[in-house]
Amino acid sequence: MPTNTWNRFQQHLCHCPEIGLWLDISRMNFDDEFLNRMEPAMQQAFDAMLALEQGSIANPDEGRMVGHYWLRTPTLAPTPEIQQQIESTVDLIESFSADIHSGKICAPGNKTFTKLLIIGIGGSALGPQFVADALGNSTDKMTPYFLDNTDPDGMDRVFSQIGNLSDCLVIVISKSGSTKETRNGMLEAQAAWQRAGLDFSKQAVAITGNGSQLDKLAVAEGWITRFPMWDWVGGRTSVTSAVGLLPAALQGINIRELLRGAQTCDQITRSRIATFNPASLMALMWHHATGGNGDKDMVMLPYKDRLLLFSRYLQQLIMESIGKQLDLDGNVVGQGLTVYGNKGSTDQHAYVQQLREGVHNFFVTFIEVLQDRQGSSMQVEQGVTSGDFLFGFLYGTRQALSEKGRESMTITVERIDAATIGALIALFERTVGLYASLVNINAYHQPGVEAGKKAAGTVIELQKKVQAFVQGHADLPSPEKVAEAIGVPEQVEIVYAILRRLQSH
Ligand SMILES: O=P(O)(O)OC[C@H]1O[C@H](O)[C@H](O)[C@@H](O)[C@@H]1O
Repeated sequence: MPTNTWNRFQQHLCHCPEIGLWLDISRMNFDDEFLNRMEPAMQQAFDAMLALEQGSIANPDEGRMVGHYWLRTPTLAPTPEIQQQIESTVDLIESFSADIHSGKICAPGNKTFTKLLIIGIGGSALGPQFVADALGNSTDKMTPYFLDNTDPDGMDRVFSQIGNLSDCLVIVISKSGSTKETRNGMLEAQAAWQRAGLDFSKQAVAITGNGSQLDKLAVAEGWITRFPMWDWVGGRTSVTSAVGLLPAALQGINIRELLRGAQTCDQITRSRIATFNPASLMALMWHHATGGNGDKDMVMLPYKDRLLLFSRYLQQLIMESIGKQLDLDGNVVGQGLTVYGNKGSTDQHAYVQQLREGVHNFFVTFIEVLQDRQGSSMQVEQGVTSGDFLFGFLYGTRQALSEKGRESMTITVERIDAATIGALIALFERTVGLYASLVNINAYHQPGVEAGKKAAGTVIELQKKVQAFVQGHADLPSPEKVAEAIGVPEQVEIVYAILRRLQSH
């Protein structure tokens, strides 16, 4: 670590007053020439980003444009139709939310909807969950609940938390409209509504691609309405589309402010001067810290409870985007950037011991929020508040880590509000895009996810065969015999697992 940290801090502090954000990279130990060395690659990354924003096929494998930046600046969209679709959808979200809040669109028995059940997974849940938790308050217009898994007990728990379903609006979110976990959550919800003597379709809304299975179902069953999910918006970058905006608007969050924060951050991060652009600086730091091949993990440490879910959201945004076997030229590269973390100071009492003294395989991104709370604080010690301690723990940990040669960046924001959350989302989206260019990969497809889905389908098919076979047998044959009998001797291990599960029911 250079001894003159103040000079280095001043030299490398990037301040963006338009979004109330500072990025300090001084405690990343890159050498004086690093930024110059990377400049040609960075300029190429800016070129690729410009082409993407102009509507190039930036996701070549899937032959798709990548349009999440248009969602915040519709005038950038490559066609007037797309611009119009984006603008009219935001208008529709606002008018629909107003009608729900005023009771114009109401629940059975003229009840006003006060609860919101969001059913989705991956990019169709993580963004809405993050925004809901970061910006939610006890005064919200509607209380959000989420089904984001096919875990039966998990769903029962959510249904019991919701209690009376009659004033609960349901939003089923799936870009493809065919994701099994989401389908199962919807079927379980429909069954719960039926048990309660309620008509699910009168309380349900879909956000999905035009003509998807979910879209067709919503039309056939006469759901309240549908909102679009476009082919050119990826799931993990969909939080500023209807996917994130509809739940947020219904909850009572100011979505125009969220979009404004994202848009302003987009403007700033379009700068081709890397040192003025926090997204390019972060991408460069990811490259420096990991050798451009994921050698180190990124630990996210926001010192703010409201940002607890940010690392979960970023796990998908970053790891599904960067974690790729092949680069754009088809070379096997095995790229990735592992992300984990929860919040400080809580994590200091969990794994920070290892960060300081154990295996040195990470760098940290701290997030500091200047505003402690709405209103004033009591003193927990003479002249000192709880927020002062939160600040002290952040800077203390940062110092303790850098004394041991552990690198960190610090993002400081003025406060947590809708515009700041929009800006943070946009900042990391842009960083991912620029970094993907630096390491020459397609950030916008996810070929690896399909393998797990296909394998799960095979297991379900096998279970059906095992069930059919054992029904005809009073005494349960051995797994080997069952596997043999149904013609899959090589699958005996999974047959054993299926039998064990069936016996436990
Ligand atoms: O929105 P859906 O089509 O239901 O997809 C939900 C999720 O499914 C898969 O896991 C993809 O890898 C994710 O990127 C996506 O967000």
